[in-house]
Amino acid sequence: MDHFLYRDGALYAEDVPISEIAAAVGTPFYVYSTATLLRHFQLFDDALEGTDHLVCYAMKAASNQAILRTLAQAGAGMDVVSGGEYLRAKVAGVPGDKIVFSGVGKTADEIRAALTGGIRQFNVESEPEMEVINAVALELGVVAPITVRVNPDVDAKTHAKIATGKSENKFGIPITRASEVYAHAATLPGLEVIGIDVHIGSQLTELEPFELAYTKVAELTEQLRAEGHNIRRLDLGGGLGIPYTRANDAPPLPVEYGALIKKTLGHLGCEIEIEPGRLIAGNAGLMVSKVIYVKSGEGRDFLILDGAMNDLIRPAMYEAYHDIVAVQEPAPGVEQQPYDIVGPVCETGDTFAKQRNMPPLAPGDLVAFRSAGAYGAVMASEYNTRPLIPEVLVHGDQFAVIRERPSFDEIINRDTIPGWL
Ligand SMILES: Cc1ncc(COP(=O)(O)O)c(C=O)c1O
Ligand SMILES: N[C@@H](CCCC[NH3+])C(=O)O
Repeated sequence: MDHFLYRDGALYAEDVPISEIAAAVGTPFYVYSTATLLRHFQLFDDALEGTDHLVCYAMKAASNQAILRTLAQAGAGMDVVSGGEYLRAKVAGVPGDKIVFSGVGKTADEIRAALTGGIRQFNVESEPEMEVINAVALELGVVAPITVRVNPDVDAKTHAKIATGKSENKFGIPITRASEVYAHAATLPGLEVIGIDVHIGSQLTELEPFELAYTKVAELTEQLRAEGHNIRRLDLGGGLGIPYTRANDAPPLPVEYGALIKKTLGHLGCEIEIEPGRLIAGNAGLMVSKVIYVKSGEGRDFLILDGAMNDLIRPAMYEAYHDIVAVQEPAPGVEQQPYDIVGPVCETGDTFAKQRNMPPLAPGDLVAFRSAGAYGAVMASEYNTRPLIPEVLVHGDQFAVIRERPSFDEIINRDTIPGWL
């Protein structure tokens, strides 16, 4: 459930008409609902009720300061994957002891910044990384809490570009080598090994791959404990999928996912962390765009929008499907017609949808891309010198611009011209 509904023939974000935001900030833009963000965070928190747990929002999904602050104030921890994300989390008011640091390429500088500013744990992805964390911790005179991310060799049954838990993927250490790697970690005085981490991929629409992975983690926990390691925390990653189309079978709900976690791991008495990103932010955001032209092509009509692949890259990058709806609700019984929906960027890949049935639309009409809150604004670029589009946060009947559209001056003047020119 989200908070983008039609009311009196027009699409609203909570209690604010989308057309009012468009008039204030211009198009295209992203708009997020505070109520949906909080509801989705709460679903996960409730799903793990009765366990010692922390929901660490994977902020790579949508990392605007206002979104982070909204979730942090509700008690969320954060999963970060770069020094930049770590700083963002801190600035948004997340205490270091609620920040977990994932990623295969943490640099010594990033590790130093996190150890200095405070960190809940590093999710270590390789032995060379383990050595660097140890060295930096010793240099600073501290002990770094770590888990080791294991790769359980499980098929997440998702898009190949976002599956992470197969042995051929770059993530984690093979679970078959865990015993050896934990023994190595235990010899490093700058590290305190506190648990195990696993994350098998994103947009999972079935529970089975989670069950396979978590069952392996349960077995590993017992094995490592028998080998003398004090395993007391399990970070189970993110990855629970969202319904991108209302017509599809709905993916499992957080409550079902929580029940699976309790079933597979509850007996171990470990502290549980999860790192959901998409399910918290995805359906909490829309990208709103305006029709510039309707162009008749060879046997098809193109709807040319002012939003493009640089603003929302998922369709071009993963052939991802997003529902696209007219902001003005179509009159009942109005006949739909197929359009190819495209942006102005000079690439054929700048196509959001082909032969998508829509109500008849005309230049100036607004359309909204649903499920655009996660991996939308954060993956945008300025390709074709198109300024990053604004982000707006709605809260009840209020809305605020949480990122301004930069001016062309700002963008162009970031470049500098060498003295020889
Ligand atoms: C380590 C890690 N944790 C959490 C996530 C969040 O995943 P999702 O947005 O699918 O919940 C990702 C992205 O796949 C990830 O790589
Ligand atoms: N960017 C991807 C998800 C990546 C998940 C990264 N851990 C998407 O839009 O589906």
